[in-house]
Amino acid sequence: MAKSKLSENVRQASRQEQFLNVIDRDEATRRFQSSLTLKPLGVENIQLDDLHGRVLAHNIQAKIDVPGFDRSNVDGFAVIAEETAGAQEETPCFLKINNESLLPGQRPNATVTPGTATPISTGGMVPRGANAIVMIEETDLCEQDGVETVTISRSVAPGNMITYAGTDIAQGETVLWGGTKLTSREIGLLASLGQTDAPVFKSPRVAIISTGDEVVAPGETLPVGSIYDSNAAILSAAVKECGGTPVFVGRVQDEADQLQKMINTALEQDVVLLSGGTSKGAGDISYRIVQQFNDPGIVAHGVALKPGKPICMAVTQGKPVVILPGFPTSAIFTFHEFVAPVIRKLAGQPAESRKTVRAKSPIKVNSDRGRTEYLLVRLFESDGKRHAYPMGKGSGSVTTFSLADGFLTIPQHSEIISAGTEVEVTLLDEELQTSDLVVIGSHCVGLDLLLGKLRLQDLKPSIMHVGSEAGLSAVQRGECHLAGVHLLHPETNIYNVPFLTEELSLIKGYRRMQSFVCRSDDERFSGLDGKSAIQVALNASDCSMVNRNPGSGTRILTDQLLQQLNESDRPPHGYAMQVKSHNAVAAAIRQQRADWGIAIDSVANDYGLQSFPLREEHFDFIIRKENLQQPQIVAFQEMLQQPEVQAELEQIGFQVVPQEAGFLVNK
Ligand SMILES: Nc1nc2c(c(=O)[nH]1)N[C@H]1C(S)=C(S)[C@@H](COP(=O)(O)OP(=O)(O)OC[C@H]3O[C@@H](n4cnc5c(N)ncnc54)[C@H](O)[C@@H]3O)O[C@H]1N2
Ligand code: MOO
Repeated sequence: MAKSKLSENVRQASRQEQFLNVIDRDEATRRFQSSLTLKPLGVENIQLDDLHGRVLAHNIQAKIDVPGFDRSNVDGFAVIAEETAGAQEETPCFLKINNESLLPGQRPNATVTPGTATPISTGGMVPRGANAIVMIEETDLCEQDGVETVTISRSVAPGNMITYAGTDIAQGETVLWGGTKLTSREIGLLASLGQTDAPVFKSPRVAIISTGDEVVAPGETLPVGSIYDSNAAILSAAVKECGGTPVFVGRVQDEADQLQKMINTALEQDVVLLSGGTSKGAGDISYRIVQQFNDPGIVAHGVALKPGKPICMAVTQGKPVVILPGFPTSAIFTFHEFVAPVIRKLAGQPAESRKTVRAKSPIKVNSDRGRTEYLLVRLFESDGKRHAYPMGKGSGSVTTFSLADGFLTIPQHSEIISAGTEVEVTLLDEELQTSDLVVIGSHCVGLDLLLGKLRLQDLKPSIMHVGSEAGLSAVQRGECHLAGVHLLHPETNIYNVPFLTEELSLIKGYRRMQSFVCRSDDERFSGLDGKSAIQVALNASDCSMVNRNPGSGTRILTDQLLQQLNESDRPPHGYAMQVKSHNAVAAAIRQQRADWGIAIDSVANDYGLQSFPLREEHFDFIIRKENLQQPQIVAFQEMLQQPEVQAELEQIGFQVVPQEAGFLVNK
């Protein structure tokens, strides 16, 4: 970037205007909706094949009777019911067989007269004269005086086994009501009436634009510092879910002319959605372009809401133009809050009804004062109690929204939800999916492998990564079935077992090699073992570490090793850089933000880094004793004991000791 442009950007960024006009959520909705005409955009006839999910614009009246004729429900004989009176096995009645057999679709010729019967198939048209059908099972054939005759061994009442014309649907009857969202069932009904199409509300066409220099299309190479465009995909699918038709206009760099052109193209559609560039930072140009509209243009920019504060809502040419915040969770959350209700109304779709459930907050939650916070949570049920765990990754994360079950609302003026408080959780899906094996604790790809296999056995495990210590607390409080942990007990130097109590047992898992990790071309460490490498790193100038978060098993090991090896009374350079996973340690080293760290060797391998073994740690599963007999726990233990599963674990870099995997240990 040219020097003058760079300094202009820096100046602009540091002059960043703040959101002075932040308004509350309801006021923002009111301003936005009152600037729009919120009714369906029109009606179109759509063919049956494309009707699924569309909303019927008018009532549908049947133009024909269904069935259109009196129809036999069984294979048998069409008869005059009265003629069968008194018929029994010992004293059957005899009827001459008419000279036709009525298959479905065949128009009868012969009238059934007294003393006669006509063979008829299921779905066949009942002939004139007949008023009942005798099932074939209750008949036999014989010949009487050279005439084919049926013997009937049961008497039947008039109407027996006949569906009369118009009993299913009568001509003129309203069979479907306007406003109905069409599913397979209604589409079947329309077909039964002979309709090839139906009048439905037009689907609003929603233009989608992703902005940002760093945003790359899925499938393309990802330069360092860039991210894949997830907003376009999630918004496009969400638009369909509320009855709109997504029209992806494009991805545009932070370049005003290009964006201006794209917005002009987008305005050919009914709704325009942009994501990114809504803050008032240096590269945030979306709002600057939208700011030019004045019919009325921007109606709200800044809402006292988390996630979603910088959302910008505008109206031009009577069309909604919304800049959603770039952060993935903010983008989709604000879409559901503000945009989805508008698209639904334009599509004639019923408003979304959201269910709520009650749960306990297992931990203390802090919230910003001054913004209504929607805290996305995962719900876990264990022993009939339900707990709402905050997703904990913020609105920049994709998984915060995509893997959450619901959200709880923390009002604008509340700051804290204490641990144990009962909260109301609004569900994101219509129904809450409950799981039968709740695992909370440290993340491990080995554990992912095991849970994936249990899923294939029709179990429904769910997992939350909170670290080993928090996992241990969760299992102690009875919030989960299993806690995956790798906790080194500093005094005994033993993994996991010393943390057991009277109520807790441990299912032995597998082992992982905690290693000193550095870049493969870092010659300062060539040929060393793990501990010597740490010593070299501590004494080298310009050598920075990446540390792990307190509460993680790796942090305990790191501190123990530093206590042994660090002769200086200062923490090593980079000690304060504390990341939350093995992967983040590896990424920091690979991208040269740090030179060394401690992580498991399988992750180091995946990142093309070199690793020197330090200590084999035990990754085990803590469980409350009262849950030991539950079938899903037994299945988990059995799985760990299977030689094929153990081989797979070894293949992805773990060490399995067959005599211990899956076995129980008590304190
Ligand atoms: N100094 C301040 N900085 C920020 C504030 C603030 O009040 N003061 N607000 C923060 C909040 S809250 C949000 S939300 C974000 C919104 O920022 P923008 O809407 O301007 O979005 P960008 O800066 O363009 O991007 C933010 C983030 O999202 C990623 N992104 C963008 N587009 C996509 C996409 N299509 N798919 C996936 N991810 C995307 C982008 O790379 C950035 O990481 O601002 C905070 N900052
Ligand atoms: O709106 Mo931002 O979403 O608070 O993260």
